Parts: sequence; C-alpha cells; structure tokens
Amino acid sequence: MIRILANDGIHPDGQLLLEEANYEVDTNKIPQEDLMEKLQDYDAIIVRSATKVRKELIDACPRLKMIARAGVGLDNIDVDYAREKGIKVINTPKASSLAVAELVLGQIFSLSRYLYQANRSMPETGNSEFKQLKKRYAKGLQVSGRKLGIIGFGRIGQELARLAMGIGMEVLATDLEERKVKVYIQPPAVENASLAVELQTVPMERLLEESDFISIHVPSGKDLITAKEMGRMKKGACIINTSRGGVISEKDLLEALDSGQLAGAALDVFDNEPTPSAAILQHPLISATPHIGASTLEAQRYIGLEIADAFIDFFGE
Ligand SMILES: NC(=O)C1=CN([C@@H]2O[C@H](COP(=O)(O)OP(=O)(O)OC[C@H]3O[C@@H](n4cnc5c(N)ncnc54)[C@H](O)[C@@H]3O)[C@@H](O)[C@H]2O)C=CC1
Ligand SMILES: O=C(O)C(=O)COP(=O)(O)O
Repeated sequence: MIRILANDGIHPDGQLLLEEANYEVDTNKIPQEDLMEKLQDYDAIIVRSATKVRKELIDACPRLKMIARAGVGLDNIDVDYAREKGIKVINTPKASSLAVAELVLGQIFSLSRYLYQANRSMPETGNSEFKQLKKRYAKGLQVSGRKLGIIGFGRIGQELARLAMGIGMEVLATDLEERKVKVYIQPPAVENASLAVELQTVPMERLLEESDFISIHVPSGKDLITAKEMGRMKKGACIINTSRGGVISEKDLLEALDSGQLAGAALDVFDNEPTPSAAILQHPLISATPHIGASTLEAQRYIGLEIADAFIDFFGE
C-alpha cells in the first residue's frame, strides 16, 4: 500500500479520494526535526508552506517517490535536487489564484477605509471616544476610479486585475517581459456575459509613479521593492504583499510609513515566518494577516482534489 504523509494537512475531500483509491493518508503532523527519521516510512509527502523538504531530508528518505506542494510556491522544497534523484514534484498552480486575489481586494478596501485600524480601536471605545474615532476615520478613499498597480502579471495578478476592473479600478500591470493579456470581467449577476479588456504591461517605473495601490505577485526574490522604489511611488500610496517575505524590504517599508511617503501596507507574508518582527506586526499602518492567501474552503478543496488526481495518475489506483 502507498503511504502518504500529509504533513500540513489536506482537505477531507482530497483525503477521501485517496483513501477510496486505497492509499494510506496520515495527517498527523510530524515536527520538522523528526521528519528525517519518520518520513523514511512513507512513499510520498504532501506539504503546504510550513514543512521544508530540503536536500538532507530527501537523502534520508530513499523510499520517497513523490513530493506534492498543496499550493503554489515551491520555495520550501529543493525541487531540482529531488527531480535529479527521480522524485516526482508537483504543485497546484491555479487552484488558489482567486483566493489570493480576493484577499488583496479585501485589503484594498481595508486600507482605503481604515477597517483594520477601526477594528483595533472599537472594542475599547466608550461613548465619548466614538465621535473622535468617527472623525479619525472619516477620510476614506473611494476605491472605484483609483489606480491599482500589479507587479507580476501571472495567474494571481490577472485574477486580481479582473476583480479590480469589476469594481471600477483602473489597472496597470508590469512583468519581467512585455505582455498583452485579455482579461475577462464577468459581472456575477449577468449570466454568460463577459467583457474582454486587453491589458498591456507597462514599465515598472510608470506603475510605481502612477498607482494608488500596488500589489505584488512575483514568485520570490530579495528586495524587489526597497526605499528606491518606495521613493518613486506616489506620496500616500499603499502597498500590498501576498507573494513572499523578502520581496519588500521590511526595514525600508517601516521608514516609508513613518515618514508619510506611504499611507499604509497590507502584508500576508513576512521575513522570518512564522515569527515576523514585532515592529511590523504592531505598526499602526500595517494590516497584517498570517499567510492566509490560499486559505479559503474552496481553494483548499480544489487543491486537495487536484493533488489526489495527481497521485492517482502517478501511482495508479
Ligand atoms: N499568500 C499566499 O497564501 C499565496 C502566495 N502565493 C505566492 O504568489 C506567487 C505568484 O503566484 P502566481 O501568480 O500563481 O505565479 P505565476 O508564475 O503565475 O506569476 C508570477 C509572475 O511574476 C512574474 N515575475 C517574476 N519575477 C518578476 C519581477 N522581478 N518583476 C515583475 N514580474 C516578475 C513572472 O514572469 C510571472 O508572470 C507564488 O509564487 C507564491 O509565492 C501563491 C499562492 C498563495
Ligand atoms: O501556495 C502558496 O504559494 C502559498 O503561499 C500558500 O501557502 P500555504 O499553503 O497556505 O501555507
């Protein structure tokens, strides 16, 4: 029997598919430091971003035939090394794109209307402070008509463009290569109706200078956005990062927020996950979430089902 360790969990529907195909699926989390010994008893491992599958672990587990990333980013897996050793490595590139794009849209609304700040203040508000808070948060921005800059115009970036144009935002996108992409805006209430808009990528400099909100959707990379790029951004713009920690310099971000160059930031990913710096988490102008971009019931279900299908394709029923 094929034994699979789903070390960061798997949606029950994916697990059921695998079990119906006679696979044994173990969802009891094994701490990273014990994996070297315990993973030796399994044919495959399924991980999210928490478990790291590095060279040493791969070397210690000769029975391992498949590593599945239940999600997109493969930065926690030594992919090339695993493949050199004949181990199949897969991920689920599309299943969570909409979930991430929806989180970004939520953060755009949260930043533009101070929702994250108001939520922090309201529980301690008595009669007298209510009016003060009403005044403090009275200068919200209308999102419709504002410019959204999308850095990294792949699956998530395009999904976000579609949602943002649907609420009347103007979209600018940039990517490593020039690209012209058709984005289909579908008003949910109108069946079979969609409006195709062709979006041509622009140089990064233009995007930085013109956007009111900037959202980053590149795979990874160190310091893509530093003081230099933040200095080019419109004064009072907001930045959102759901890609990977390190892509934005956290130190430079804190300075840009403190100086008033940027008005706010929303972060789902951090340097030093799972223990981001207190300066970031406690900053009054940062709306932080604990790496939940892919964490909707729907996305995790699609991921689980896609992973199960991939296993059955690879190992057979
Ligand atoms: N917060 C979360 O829970 C999640 C985060 N992610 C992150 O989002 C990333 C993006 O996902 P997808 O859109 O599916 O990837 P994708 O591969 O479809 O798109 C990435 C795009 O970024 C572009 N790119 C790469 N480097 C760039 C640079 N320096 N400047 C401009 N463009 C650049 C690529 O050419 C590509 O078009 C993932 O790699 C992952 O790290 C993905 C899912 C969930
Ligand atoms: O899929 C990705 O790249 C993500 O960052 C999602 O991470 P997670 O599976 O939620 O730990």
